[in-house]
Amino acid sequence: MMPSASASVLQHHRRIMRAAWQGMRPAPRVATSSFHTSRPVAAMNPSFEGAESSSSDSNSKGGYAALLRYSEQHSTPQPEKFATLHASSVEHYPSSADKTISAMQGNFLTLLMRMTRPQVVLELGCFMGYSAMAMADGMPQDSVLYTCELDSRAAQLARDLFEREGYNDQGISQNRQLAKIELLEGDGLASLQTLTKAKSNLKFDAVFIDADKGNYINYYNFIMDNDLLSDHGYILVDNALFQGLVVHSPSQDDQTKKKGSLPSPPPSPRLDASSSDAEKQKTAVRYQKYANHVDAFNRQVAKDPRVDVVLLPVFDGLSVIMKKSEKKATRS
Ligand SMILES: C[S@@+](CC[C@H](N)C(=O)[O-])C[C@H]1O[C@@H](n2cnc3c(N)ncnc32)[C@H](O)[C@@H]1O
Repeated sequence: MMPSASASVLQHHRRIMRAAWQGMRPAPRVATSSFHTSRPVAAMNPSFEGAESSSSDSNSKGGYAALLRYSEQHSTPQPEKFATLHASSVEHYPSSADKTISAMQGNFLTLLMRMTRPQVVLELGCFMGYSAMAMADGMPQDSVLYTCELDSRAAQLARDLFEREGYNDQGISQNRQLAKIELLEGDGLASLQTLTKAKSNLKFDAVFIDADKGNYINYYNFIMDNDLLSDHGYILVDNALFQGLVVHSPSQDDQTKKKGSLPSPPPSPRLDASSSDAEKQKTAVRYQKYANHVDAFNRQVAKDPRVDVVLLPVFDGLSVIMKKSEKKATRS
């Protein structure tokens, strides 16, 4: 018997929990509801402890799946175009569609843009355009979002999407109501250098960093060292907890680090059942390496006297960074 849509959502969330617990991304799921959760979310949040071991997610006290379902039921659903885009990511990138932010995070970004009304936004890591479209939908109509993507196939698919949905250049002449999205194909840092050279005095009101983890620090340094944030500008950094693996990074104090507890060979969707233990171990090591980059980044930002940062344990970890206010800066 085919599972119902909600049973399949629950199964998927259970897989997410297991995957997050073991430090891996879950297998992608074709969107069957308005909410997909394509990333391990805050499994490391103490409120959710015990959810993994529960035999009945919906009844477990503090069960993560039950809380997530409750949150979904009490949030505004995203427009259908997002579920369609997610399904298209699964079709084009069957083993890595989970790169996109979750529907819940998309909804949050849209609201955040509505609250802060940024005129100029920068995104590093566009993939097929999910988070870009989510942000653009909350931005004022005369605003612009620059989004960078290295993978030319993903960039083309995103460009097609932006054109189809009216976020491209042409939209501007037609009494446009949407923010404009400009896709910069190529390496994010190089694109950023070119863009800022071409447009002097460019300042970003919001930046979303969601590209290669090894370059997080370079994106951040480039923005801060060149004073590219506007007065009220902020930087959002995705995957700041990198599936919980940041706590296993070498920088962590031995007291808090569970010694030798590199996540056990992960049930990666990118490895089939016949994958050898050596392959699984290789993947675990690779993921830990990404997490170590993120950890190094988090440590640098936390020490940077120029900024205030809050690392929120939501989604896969979301850091919110702002320049210190003048008042605070002179006090400290
Ligand atoms: C996690 S995905 C982004 C997901 C997207 N923000 C979303 O939610 O829909 C990261 C993307 O960064 C891209 N990427 C990796 N290295 C990059 C680089 N050096 N410059 C620009 N993009 C890069 C990858 O190709 C991938 O599509």
